[in-house]
Amino acid sequence: MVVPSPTPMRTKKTRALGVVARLEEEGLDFFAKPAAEKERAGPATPFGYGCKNIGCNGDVGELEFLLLQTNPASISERSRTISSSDPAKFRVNHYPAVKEVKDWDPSPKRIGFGEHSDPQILTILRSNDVAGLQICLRDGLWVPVPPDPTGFFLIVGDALQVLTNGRLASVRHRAVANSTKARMSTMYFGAPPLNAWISPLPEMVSPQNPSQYKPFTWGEFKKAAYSLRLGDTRLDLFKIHATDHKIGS
Ligand SMILES: O=C(O)CCC(=O)C(=O)O
Ligand SMILES: [Fe+2]
Repeated sequence: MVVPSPTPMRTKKTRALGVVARLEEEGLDFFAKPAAEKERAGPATPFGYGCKNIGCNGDVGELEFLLLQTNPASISERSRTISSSDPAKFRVNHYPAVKEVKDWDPSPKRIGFGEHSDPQILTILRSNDVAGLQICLRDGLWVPVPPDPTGFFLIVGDALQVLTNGRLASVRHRAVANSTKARMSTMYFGAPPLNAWISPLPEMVSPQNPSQYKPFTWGEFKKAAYSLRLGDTRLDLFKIHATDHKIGS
């Protein structure tokens, strides 16, 4: 019997899911270790293991995480000093399960990762089959994003909002940690090198649609983001207001 060979697309998807399954297994193994052992891979400043503290301005959440650079040498050295000049980041978040069923609460009180937009260009997110991710619509309504362990979610970041001069808006999102099953999500954050300039692409600017943002380097934007709280709208610092256009013209 001749067995038809799988289409390249299918093979790629199967391979990708195999990699994802391994990642999930490794992640769960890591997070199941005793705290003291995990802390040897921390603190997450700039890369490594972190627990509850998100960033350096007092943001906390019901999660632990591994923040890594997408660079195998750096990942293998994560427990030692790691340079932060590489642009792209990779994060595995682990939201421990609530202990008892009576703890379960469908309201977003138990915040795993507080409301924010991602500063980078694009985030590729994947989670296990446990719900938790929510996005904020324009009218302020929070809607859950049903988990799909076989898919990847794309999140527009602040830098892409600037590059498209506001045509694509960075989405405010958060993760609630209400489930009796642990949730694990993996994010790849795509960003340019620190010295890259970010400003609206020429194609996105016209006399009718003037530039909404002052040019800045990714390094400057990161510095601004680190000086603010997670939920602050950091793009406001770089916004050009309608009156600025009138003064300039
Ligand atoms: O864990 C999640 O689903 C979202 C986490 C998140 O938004 C982030 O790490 O930037
Ligand atoms: Fe995020």
